[in-house]
Order: sequence, then structure tokens, then C-alpha cells
Amino acid sequence: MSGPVLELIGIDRTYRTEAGELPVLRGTELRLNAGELVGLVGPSGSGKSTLLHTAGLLERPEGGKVMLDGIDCLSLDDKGRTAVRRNKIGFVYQFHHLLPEFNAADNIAMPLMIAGVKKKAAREKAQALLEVMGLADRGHHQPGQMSGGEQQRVAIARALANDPRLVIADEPTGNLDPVTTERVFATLIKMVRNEGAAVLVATHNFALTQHMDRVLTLQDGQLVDYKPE
Ligand SMILES: Nc1ncnc2c1ncn2[C@@H]1O[C@H](COP(=O)(O)OP(=O)(O)OP(=O)(O)O)[C@@H](O)[C@H]1O
Repeated sequence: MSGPVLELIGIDRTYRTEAGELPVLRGTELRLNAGELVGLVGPSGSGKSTLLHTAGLLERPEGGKVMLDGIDCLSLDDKGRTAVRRNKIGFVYQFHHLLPEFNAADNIAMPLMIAGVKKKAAREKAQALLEVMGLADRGHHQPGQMSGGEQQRVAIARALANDPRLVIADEPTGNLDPVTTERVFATLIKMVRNEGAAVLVATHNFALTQHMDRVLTLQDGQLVDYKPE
């Protein structure tokens, strides 16, 4: 598909708190193309999570448009937005949120089955992803039987299971040591480049930004190119 994967157009998001109104996104613009890996850095409280939640259709802004593969997502009803989220977006979080009572293969296969893929095909896809992640023989292990880095690779495989067009990652390697961080991130990059997805990664880890095509930061609610001092 040609055209940008994700377009945020004039996004406004203001939190209303007891202390008054807190504008976080102000006419924010973003365009992400297929195969593009974009980092989002900036101080705590600058609005990174708000931006990711907006792009991931988890939060509804007061103004603007979220276009995903040309679909005007905010004009959809809840059911339509949920379908777009399930079919087109993969999420990776700092803490993996794997289901502890299910093994690695089933954790990866689950979103596929929820999306209507038959069990056998979902299991085959899960196994293929485990192989890419270097975890071919770990499918039957539960998260508690795996290291932090292995669990995070399972979580990335789960996020990529339904071939998302957009991957949203919030501190995807936040709780990992530097060596595991590089390994996990390299795997994420490899998969994303192969699949041609677009990726938006919020991180405090500047070492990771060397792998990115562009690095942005939020300044007064607007995205600007990040320039190291
Ligand atoms: N639900 C909410 N209600 C009120 N204020 C909120 C809410 N969520 C976030 N905020 C405020 O909005 C601002 C942006 O928060 P956000 O979580 O997007 O920042 P962040 O850049 O992701 O921070 P961090 O790096 O610490 O995760 C902060 O000042 C935060 O306190």
C-alpha cells in the first residue's frame, strides 16, 4: 500500500485536572511511512505516552485526525476502532504483560485467534515467530520459566503476530540490561524492516536512537526533530 502508514493531523489533547487544564498535544503533526523507525524522546511528562496512546487509538483527542492506512480512525465507532487496533497495530510495553498461565507459543498465538485465525494456523505462525526470535525450542515454556530478555522477545513476537502496519513501543527494553537491550531491539528492527511496518518507539535510552531513521521530541505539544546538545 502506498502513502503513509500513520498520519496524525492537528492533534489536540488537554487533560482536565483539579488544578486546571493541562494541554499536552497542541496541533501535533506526524507522518510515518512503511518501513520507517521513528524514535520519540524527551523529558518525563512531555507527552510521549499521550502521543503513543493517541496514535494507538487507546485515547481519543479532542481535536485532529488519526489516519491509519488511509482510514480516518476517529470517525469510526468503538467497534471499528477496536478492529483497526487489533488488525493493524502491535503494542510493545516496558513490562511485557504476557499471560503467566499460558506458554510462549500460546501467548503469541492468542491475538491471532482473537482476530479469527484458526488455531492450527495461529500456532504455526507463533512457531515461525519464535524461530525468528531465536526461541524455537522455548514455545512450551511459560513466561516464568524464561529470562527477562526472552520474555520481551516473546512480547515483541506477540506484537508482530498479526502483521501490524504500525508498531507502537513504549520503552520496549526499559527493564533489560544493555546487551539484551541491543539484542531485543535488533530483532525488532529486523522484523519490522522485513515486514515493512512503521514503528514509533518512545524511549529514554539514547543508545537506541542510533538505530532510528528519525528522532523526534515534543516541544510545547508539537513534534520537532531532536537535536542532541
Ligand atoms: N489521565 C491524565 N489525567 C491528567 N493528567 C495526565 C493524565 N495522563 C497524563 N497526564 C499528564 O500529562 C502530561 C504528559 O504525560 P505523559 O504520560 O504523556 O508523559 P511522558 O512524556 O510519557 O512521561 P514519561 O516519560 O514519564 O512516561 C504529564 O504532565 C502528566 O502528568
